[in-house]
Amino acid sequence: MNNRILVINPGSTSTKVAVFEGDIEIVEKTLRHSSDELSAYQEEEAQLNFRKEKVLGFLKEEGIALESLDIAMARGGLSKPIPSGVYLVDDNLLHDLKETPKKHASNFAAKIAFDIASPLKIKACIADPVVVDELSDIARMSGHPKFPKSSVFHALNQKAIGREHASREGANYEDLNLIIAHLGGGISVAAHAKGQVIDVNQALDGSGPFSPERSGSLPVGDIIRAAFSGAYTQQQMMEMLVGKGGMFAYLGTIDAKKVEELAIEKPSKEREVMEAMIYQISKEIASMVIPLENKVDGILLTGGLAYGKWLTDKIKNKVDYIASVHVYPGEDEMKALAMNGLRVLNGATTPKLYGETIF
Ligand SMILES: Nc1ncnc2c1ncn2[C@@H]1O[C@H](COP(=O)(O)OP(=O)(O)O)[C@@H](O)[C@H]1O
Ligand SMILES: CCCC(=O)OP(=O)(O)O
Repeated sequence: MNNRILVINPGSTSTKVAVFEGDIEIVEKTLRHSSDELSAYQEEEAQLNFRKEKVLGFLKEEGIALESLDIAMARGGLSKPIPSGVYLVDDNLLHDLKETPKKHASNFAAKIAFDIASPLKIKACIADPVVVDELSDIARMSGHPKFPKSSVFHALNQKAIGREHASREGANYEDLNLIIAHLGGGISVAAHAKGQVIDVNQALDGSGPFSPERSGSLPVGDIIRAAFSGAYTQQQMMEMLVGKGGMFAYLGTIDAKKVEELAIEKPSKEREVMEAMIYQISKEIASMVIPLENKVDGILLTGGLAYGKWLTDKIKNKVDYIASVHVYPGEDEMKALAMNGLRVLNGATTPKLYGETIF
C-alpha cells in the first residue's frame, strides 16, 4: 500500500483537491468555479454532482487511477455539533449533512468522498469539521434559551495552525492559551484554552467581525423588522448575511487583496471599509482575553487575508499589548486532512462514529 490519500475541500467559490502519498503531496489543484457556473447549478444535488465531476475530471487529467487510492478525506460540514477528531462518513452523517438548513459548500465534501470511496471499498472520513464544539457552558449562553450560541468556525485550520505554532515554539498545543483569528472569506476568532476552543464567534451567519462576504454581528431588531417587512424574500435576507454581506455589501467585491491595494494607495471608501473590518477583528481578538482569564501565550493570524501585510500590521498595532502576534498566511487544511487520513491508515487513529458522538 502506498498510503494514497485523496483530499477534497469545497469552498464557496472553489473545490480544492489533492492526492498525497504518505505525507508527500503529489498533486493539488484549486478548481475555481465562476459565479455563473455556480448559479447554473444552484440546486444542491446538481451542485454536488457538478463538483464531483470536477474532482473526477481532475484525477483523470492527472492520471491518478481511482483504484490506487487508499482513503478519501473530506472537509466536514454543518452536521450536528461534535467533538474534535476524525469521523467515518456513514449514513447518519450523510443524512444530517443533507437535511441541515444551514447551507455551506463544506456540506458537499463528505458525500463526494463517500461516492468515490464506496465502490473502491475504502474508507471516507472527515476531520475537525466546522461544527467542532468545545464551548464552555458560560460561552454557550446567548441571552435567550431558545437561541443558544453555537460553535461554527474554521476548526480544521485553526487546530492545525495552533499545533504548528506550538511545535515551532517547542511546546504542546494542549499546554498553550492562544487566540487564533482565521481571516478568510468568513472570519472566525477563537479562544483556545489548552487545546479546547472554549469560545468563538459563530462564523457563518451568527456573530463576530464582518468579513469579505459575511455581515457578522448585525442589529437583530432591525433584521427582524426587515425580514417581516415584505420587502425581501428569505433567500435575499440570508444572502445579506452570507455571500453578499460584509465587504461585498459596501464595495461589491469579495476580493480583499484588491481592496487592500486600493486602501493603501489613498484615502478612499476601500480604506474606510478595510479599517472598519480591522477594527472589528481587533475588538473580537481583545474580547477573547476574558475566556482565557488574561493568560494569553500568543495571538495567531491566519487565512487568505493574513497575506496582506498592511492589514496584519494594523491588527498587530491594536492587539500586541495582549501577547505576541504571529502571522501564518493562508491555510493548512489540505495537509491537515491528509495527515489525519494517514493516521487512520497506519492505525494511529480509529475514526469515530458520528451517531455515537453528537451532543
Ligand atoms: N495576498 C493577499 N493579500 C490580501 N488578501 C488576500 C491575498 N490572497 C488572498 N486574499 C484574500 O483572502 C480571501 C480568501 O481567503 P481564504 O482563506 O482563501 O478563503 P476561505 O476562508 O473562503 O477559504 C479573499 O478575500 C482574498 O481576496
Ligand atoms: C462555516 C464556517 C467555516 C467557513 O466560514 O469556511 P469558509 O471561510 O471556507 O467559507
